[in-house]
Amino acid sequence: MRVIIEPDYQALSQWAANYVASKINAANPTSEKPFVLGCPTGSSPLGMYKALIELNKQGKVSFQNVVTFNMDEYVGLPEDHPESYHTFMWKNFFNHIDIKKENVHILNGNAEDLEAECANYEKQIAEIGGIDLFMGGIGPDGHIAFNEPGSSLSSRTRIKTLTTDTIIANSRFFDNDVNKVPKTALTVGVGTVLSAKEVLIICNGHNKARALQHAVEGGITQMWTISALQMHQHGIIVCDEAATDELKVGTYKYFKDIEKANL
Ligand SMILES: N[C@@H]1[C@@H](O)[C@H](O)[C@@H](COP(=O)(O)O)O[C@@H]1O
Repeated sequence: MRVIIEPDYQALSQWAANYVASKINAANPTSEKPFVLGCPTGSSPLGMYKALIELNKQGKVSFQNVVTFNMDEYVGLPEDHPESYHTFMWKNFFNHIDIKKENVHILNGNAEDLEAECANYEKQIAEIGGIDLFMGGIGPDGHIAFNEPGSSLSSRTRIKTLTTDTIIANSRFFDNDVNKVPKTALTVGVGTVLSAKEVLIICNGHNKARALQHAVEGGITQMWTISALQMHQHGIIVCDEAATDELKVGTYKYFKDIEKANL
């Protein structure tokens, strides 16, 4: 696992955007052989999305041959609800880049048969040849996508009941009213994320420090589902200084040294 420590949110967002753009460009995607990108929602990736939009505007990266699969979506929230992940993605990213609408995949939390929706999502990912780069954030409790503590580390796309912690954390988007937050979501599994060729996780701010400590220094456990990234051959966490507050000094220095050597 690489842990990239950047001074602040702006710097880590730019680092992540540059990395994603360089991967897309290196793959030289075509419509027959597109680049497949896994996308998260949340506040963590917002800076990266902004920087990617800028790179797209400058002609430094194109999304014309990029196919996306989003991580998750609430169940039962209308697609055009201001807090649906459909709305989030179009508003903060897709509307501002040259991606083709038909190349965007987001789970349908209003599907009549939710289980079939999840199975079909996995099928579509497999049919296109898997995800090249899965980007993600982390919840304060270490969850990835909506794989709450206690989720199977080999889970695939499915319906998930949200924990009280997550419902409270996300109530800030629903007038601070926990009753307005959907109680279930569709989410890719930990196994789905780990099947990607590469995984890039964004982790910023002091309130993610405990999650980062478990991700990097803790044992692999279903109670901190991000810790499963330790099993991936090409896992990267890009974080800011504030998120490293719970890491051991030795761990912090070691990852800094590795990246210095990579320069
Ligand atoms: N399902 C999303 C996760 O994918 C995201 O990583 C997490 C953290 O969000 P934020 O980046 O706003 O802290 O929130 C939600 O629970």
